[in-house]
Amino acid sequence: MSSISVKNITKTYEKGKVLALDNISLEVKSGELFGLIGPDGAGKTTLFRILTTLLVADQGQATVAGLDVVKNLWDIRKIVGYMPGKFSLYQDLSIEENLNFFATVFNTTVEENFHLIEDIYVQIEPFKKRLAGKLSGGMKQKLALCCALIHQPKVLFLDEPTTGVDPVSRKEFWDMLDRLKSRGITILVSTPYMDEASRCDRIALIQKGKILDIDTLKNIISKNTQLLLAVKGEERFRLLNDIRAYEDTLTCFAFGEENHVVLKSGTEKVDSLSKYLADKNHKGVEIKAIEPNIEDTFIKLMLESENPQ
Ligand SMILES: Nc1ncnc2c1ncn2[C@@H]1O[C@H](COP(=O)(O)OP(=O)(O)OP(=O)(O)O)[C@@H](O)[C@H]1O
Repeated sequence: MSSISVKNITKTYEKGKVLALDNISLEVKSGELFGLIGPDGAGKTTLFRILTTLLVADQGQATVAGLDVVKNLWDIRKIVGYMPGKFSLYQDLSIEENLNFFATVFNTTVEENFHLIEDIYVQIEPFKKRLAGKLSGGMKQKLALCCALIHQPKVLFLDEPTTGVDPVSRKEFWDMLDRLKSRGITILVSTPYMDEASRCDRIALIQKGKILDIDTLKNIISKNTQLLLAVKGEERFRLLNDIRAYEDTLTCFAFGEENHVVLKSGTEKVDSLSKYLADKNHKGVEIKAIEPNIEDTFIKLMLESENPQ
């Protein structure tokens, strides 16, 4: 059964001048941990606001737990938890006070639903008298999650919960989401970090208000049959620019120490690329065929969406 259903949603800002969501559709199944993955400005926050009834779409329909986001907004507000990317906490209230406030708003108490947040809350409890404004990024994120959970929501919306959080806290956060999922809560989470896709049951890749693909991470990558090369050399930036200028280059992007390169001719003309780089006096060049990752696949889908055949 679908817990979230989005059908042909379009949303513009500034009297239609800014197209934030362009006819998007997706379904999230009940109990699923679903990731909305895309860069800044892709439209993630706009979709969250529509689904949490804070914004109305120009066109299309959406339901959450079977309730229409426009007609049933008050019912939806009772059963969803929303952790916005920014400003969800009262900076001048303590941890304890923030939590009590959110519980009161939903007509419940911290004690009543403590079992849901216990394993998260114990990590911040030693600092419960500290003002939210004085907490580290990881602690703010844990408190915001507790506040979003305190009324026992059926569906949880988490907008970029790990942005600006250190790698250890990011991992801990995803472990917490796994535990919430095992309690049957449906979770829609957005992130600009492609590596977090592996923590989701399914993902939607989103860019400039358009969904590029929806599937499991494995399936999305396996559909990418592009022949990909990793090219390394001593002068990283000159190498990148020279490969981009090469006539047979379709795409070339830097990934750490390497450049990931797709040639128009596939991998047949690797020797020609090698000769071209030698002629340009590049030293220590290594070229090898590699399997694409999610970032390579995102770039491919993005370019295809921008230049439809
Ligand atoms: N209130 C607004 N007025 C005008 N344009 C807006 C408004 N809110 C968002 N936009 C624009 O709509 C597009 C989608 O923005 P949105 O915030 O939904 O994306 P996002 O993926 O959440 O990115 P970010 O992480 O930067 O918030 C962007 O081009 C953004 O500049």
